Amino acid sequence: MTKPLFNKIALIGIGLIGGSIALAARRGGLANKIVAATRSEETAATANRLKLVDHCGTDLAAACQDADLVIVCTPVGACGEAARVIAPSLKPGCIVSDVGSVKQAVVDAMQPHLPAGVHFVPAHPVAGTENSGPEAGFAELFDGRWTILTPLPDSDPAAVDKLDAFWKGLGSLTDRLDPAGHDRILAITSHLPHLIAYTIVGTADDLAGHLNSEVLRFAAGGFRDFTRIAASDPTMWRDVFLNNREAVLEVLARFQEDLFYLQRAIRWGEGDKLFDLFTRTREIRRALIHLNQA
Ligand SMILES: NC(=O)C1=CN([C@@H]2O[C@H](COP(=O)(O)OP(=O)(O)OC[C@H]3O[C@@H](n4cnc5c(N)ncnc54)[C@H](O)[C@@H]3O)[C@@H](O)[C@H]2O)C=CC1
Ligand SMILES: O=C(O)C(=O)Cc1ccc(O)cc1
Repeated sequence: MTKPLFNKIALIGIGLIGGSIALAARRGGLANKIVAATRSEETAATANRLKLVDHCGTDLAAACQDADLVIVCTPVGACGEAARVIAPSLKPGCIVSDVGSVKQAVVDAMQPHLPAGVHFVPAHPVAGTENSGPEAGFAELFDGRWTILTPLPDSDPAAVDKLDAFWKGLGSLTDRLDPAGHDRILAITSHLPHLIAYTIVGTADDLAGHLNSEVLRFAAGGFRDFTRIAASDPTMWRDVFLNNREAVLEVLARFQEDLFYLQRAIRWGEGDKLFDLFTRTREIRRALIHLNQA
């Protein structure tokens, strides 16, 4: 038996991501002890009933005592306050990380609270589902999916490598980006698609009122796929948009221009413009699948 990477891991917040980390860490034998703490008694009781961790309570600071790795798994908007509350009980040398879908705002919110001697290494597993809460977690979530580490210029290289090894142990592929670069990329590949899904489903629902629900009754493939994304957690996604404002507004402006281009092509019957774009996007999808199979 190889020695686990960490003696004690503490997860702050135990929903889809925290629960999946707990289950995957146990599967990989990555820790001797895994505890969690969360805001509500109800969530803690569910996590305990499901035996996601050795113990889940509601005292965030107590959970972090003697922990070698602490991962904040709350919505992005709660990360700063969580860091403030746990700071006094962090052991010197401990690694503190998070899983937020936005990085720069989380760094700005957490870092000022963390004591010297603690190694802060933010990260983002680019894997998830539309489900949330402790019942949604599963051990295979990260298998073969990317986790992006966004170390800071002064992050301790050994701590970064150790967190990298941890995510590989959870089943992930890993890479590194700077936090602002991460936020620009995710704005287009993840945040904008969610915004579009929320919009389309809202618009269709408004129209359904006028059309006696025929719109939703005959919901075809494309629309159904959007409803899955649009079922994602409202608190989490509110926080994503409020905390990646600039990057999202920038890609949204660009997207609106491109939408107007298509609107114009449809109005004027410019089929070649539509055909050329659709041919290009089909190639992108095929290349992506090829890349993922390689
Ligand atoms: N859902 C997804 O597909 C993905 C989510 N993420 C990121 O992971 C983080 C967690 O997301 P999920 O696990 O999906 O959310 P979730 O809603 O399933 O779980 C969040 C957990 O945080 C707890 N919590 C909320 N506010 C808190 C507070 N103030 N103090 C302590 N605990 C608090 C909740 O009780 C719950 O246990 C978010 O930052 C999100 O951006 C990252 C990758 C994928
Ligand atoms: O469910 C889906 O399709 C997702 O896109 C999941 C997801 C949501 C947020 C992230 O930061 C990463 C992945």
